[in-house]
Amino acid sequence: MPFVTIGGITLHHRRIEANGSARPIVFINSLGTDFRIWDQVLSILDGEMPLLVYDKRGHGLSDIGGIRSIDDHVDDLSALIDHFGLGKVVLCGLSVGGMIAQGLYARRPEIVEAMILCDTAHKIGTTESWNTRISIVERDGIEAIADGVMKVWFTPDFHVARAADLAGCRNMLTRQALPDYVGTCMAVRDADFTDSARRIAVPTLCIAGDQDGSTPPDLVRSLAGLIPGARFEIIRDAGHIPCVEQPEALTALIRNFIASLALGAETHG
Ligand SMILES: O=C(O)CC1=CCC(=O)O1
Repeated sequence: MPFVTIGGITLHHRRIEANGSARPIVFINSLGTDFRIWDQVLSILDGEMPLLVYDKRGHGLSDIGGIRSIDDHVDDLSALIDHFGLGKVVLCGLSVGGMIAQGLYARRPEIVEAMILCDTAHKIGTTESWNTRISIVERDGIEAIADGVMKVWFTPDFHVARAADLAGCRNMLTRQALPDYVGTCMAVRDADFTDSARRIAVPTLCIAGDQDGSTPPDLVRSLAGLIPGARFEIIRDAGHIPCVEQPEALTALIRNFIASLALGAETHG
């Protein structure tokens, strides 16, 4: 079964093996999603490099409880990477997943080969905006914000052309566990990676959907501006979750970035 219990916390995951020496890519979800958002990306990359996806705590089929900070999520991710003996990895984090990636890098830079920071930032939202969201979901449940969140996650075209996928993703959001949904909102509210972003010293690719209503392109561009040497790319016709809305375009960027790492290693010895 695709479950591991580490330090008393059971995490749901999926691993895809590959031949060769490519570094594993570890994918980290956004708030309110489980790892199925990466399904199409995984099926395109299947066999090219080792891949690991997991449900962060309080999401999907992983255990619920105890999340209050990005560090709590970093603890789980760090333990999972060690559990599987992955050594050095490429982190690919979406939204809060990108903050978890930045947090892991700040704590354990030696296990991070490179980072793909997708629709994320050094700081997302304001204390006020997160406190408002927390009050609403604590009072009325996640359902109360679901339509608004869908407008941020996906473009108007997606709402029309992919109504079934929209409905499924909405179900995914509303079925996450309230305590850790709230805990992860608190984690994002309290996180500020502005200083640590300036100290990132691994190749980093920052990506934004052109219609992302949560971490718009200018915000992601400003994250890229903080990270020495970081590249910045925009995906057209995408909201906050390009791995669902534009998986081919996202995967092409990931693949090119990974190829450039191999080239860099050859060039620089
Ligand atoms: O769900 C949202 O509103 C968008 C988002 C912010 C942080 C995250 O992970 O997703």
